Amino acid sequence: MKVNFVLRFSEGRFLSVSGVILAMAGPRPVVMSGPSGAGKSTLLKKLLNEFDGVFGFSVSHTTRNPRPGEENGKVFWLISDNKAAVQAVQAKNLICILDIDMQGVKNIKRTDLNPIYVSIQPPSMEILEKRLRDRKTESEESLQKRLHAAKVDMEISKEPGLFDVVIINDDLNIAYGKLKDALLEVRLSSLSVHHKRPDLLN
Ligand SMILES: Nc1ncnc2c1ncn2[C@@H]1O[C@H](COP(=O)(O)OP(=O)(O)OP(=O)(O)O)[C@@H](O)[C@H]1O
Repeated sequence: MKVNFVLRFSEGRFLSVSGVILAMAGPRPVVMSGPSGAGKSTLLKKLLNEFDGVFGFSVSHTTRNPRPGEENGKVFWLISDNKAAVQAVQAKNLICILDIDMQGVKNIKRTDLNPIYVSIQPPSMEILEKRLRDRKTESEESLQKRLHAAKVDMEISKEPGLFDVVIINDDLNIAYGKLKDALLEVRLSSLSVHHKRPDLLN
């Protein structure tokens, strides 16, 4: 599987990366993965809504076909700026969120990108199936394929150490709260690592 994404540095430079992933200074990127229908897009949309104007964000779906209104391989960014702490250190803090499948996770594990790995999981196969059916984006055939892939994905996800954070997306708001906690931790750790200003971390 091909991994395509664009790194945007705080000074506004862009670097397009395909296949080979380079080490990056700044906040650790966040990898979000989980079976189709687990709720990755829903959670990311909430993030964008809540942080409109503060966070831009984004995703790269590398294996599925684009749904209407989406571009294939589109990469969004979680861009955090305008926050007091960040302004205070006169830096834009930028977190890249990569929404990728299990194969992508395995590929990234072989690089030195050093992201935080977040797994979004459905509460059960039954609920996953219901959500995918209700979404009405799949034919019966692609639905069956996704459910099969989801089973495999959910098994692999149990591998110890594969993910740093596992979020069960049962109640959406609770899952969203957990995602924000994980992202906040990334921001705080990058501030402390890069700026050594513990007074800004409260
Ligand atoms: N916590 C939740 N409770 C109920 N329904 C949910 C919840 N989270 C997501 N959904 C619904 O489940 C469906 C699948 O969610 P979503 O499209 O976000 O999954 P996804 O992981 O992005 O899937 P894909 O990888 O196929 O893009 C959507 O219709 C969404 O509205």
